[in-house]
Amino acid sequence: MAALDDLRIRLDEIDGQIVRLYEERMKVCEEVGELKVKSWGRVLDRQRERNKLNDVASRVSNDFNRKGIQELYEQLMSMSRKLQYQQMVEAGALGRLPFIGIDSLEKDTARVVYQGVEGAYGQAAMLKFFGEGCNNFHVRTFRDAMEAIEDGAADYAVLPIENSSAGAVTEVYDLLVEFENYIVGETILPVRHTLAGLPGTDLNQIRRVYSKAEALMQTTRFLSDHPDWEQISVVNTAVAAKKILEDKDSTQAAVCSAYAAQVHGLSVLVDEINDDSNNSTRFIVVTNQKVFLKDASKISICFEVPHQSGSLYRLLSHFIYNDLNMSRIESRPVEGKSWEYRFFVDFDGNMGDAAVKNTIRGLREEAINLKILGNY
Ligand SMILES: O=C(O)C(=O)C[C@]1(C(=O)O)C=C[C@@H](O)C=C1
Repeated sequence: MAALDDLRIRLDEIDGQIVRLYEERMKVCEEVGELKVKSWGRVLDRQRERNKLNDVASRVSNDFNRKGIQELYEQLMSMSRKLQYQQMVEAGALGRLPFIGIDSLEKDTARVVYQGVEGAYGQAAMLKFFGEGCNNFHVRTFRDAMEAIEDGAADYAVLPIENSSAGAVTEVYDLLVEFENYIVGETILPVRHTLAGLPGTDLNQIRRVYSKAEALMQTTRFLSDHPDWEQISVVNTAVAAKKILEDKDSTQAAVCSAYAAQVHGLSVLVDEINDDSNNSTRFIVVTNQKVFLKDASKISICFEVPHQSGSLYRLLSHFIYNDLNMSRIESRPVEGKSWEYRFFVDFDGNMGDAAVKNTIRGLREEAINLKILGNY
């Protein structure tokens, strides 16, 4: 048997040939790219790639190598596509993304909508982002807020998208797909839940607790010490507080913020009852125009993937290749298609960056229903 050193010398020789051939292959792909730029054609040719995979698979001697050569060629062709997307972008074949860069949001004159009633965390987030004196109104549901934006009744909506302990606010993700509204800002609000009731209420009297489902989830540890309390979910924590005041029933309490308790004339019975003391919620600011701040640094997109092995992996490789940092990925079922998913991805970047244009160009060709949700 040959010694290890000898085998490695042979491998080095083979690799030298592979590297040389790889560069030769990429040169030819670059020429193909030039033709595609001239004809403003598509980079991805699925049929050609399928034929190529079949062809190389038919040339090897066993099943193990068949899988291997196909994986290798998938990678090779993905590299040539990435080179060609770059050529397209450099030649201006992508141009600007359909968003207009602006210097700042007109916060002073804006009319803003939030979901819930006075005292809602959404109101606190809105005041944090737009300032105490901002012109605002509230609606009952997230959908109402999206509609108010789409109809032009409000310029901006402030909506929760993610909580640090309960995770995604899935309804808002789905609404971002359904409505032609775009994210232009975000703000993170620390969430401190309290147990609030009518003034003078004793904890022993309580039989029912009202709150938003997520808030009940975020206070599980405290509530599990009171297993006899019935937990009832309502649309918003401030709605829960309002209900306690209106019902005038001291067997009831609400999980809400100290602010909501104060707004609705309740007493804080137990302060800071959230399981995680760093609990915070990220709110997004949405508008009906395709605009982005020129100094924006985060992009949110969503897309569906073909229902095939490796398709998400291949799409995400665009971020790696273009050296973009992905900060979040979330999936939601695609309506009407059982077990198929839409992925929501956040990544660092600005729409003016070549790396971002490159990535979007690749994803637009290779993913299904790509939507840019905003740059903020
Ligand atoms: O044949 C082409 O059109 C190429 O650009 C070459 C190539 C490849 O690498 O083989 C790359 C991308 C296409 O999707 C198909 C094949």
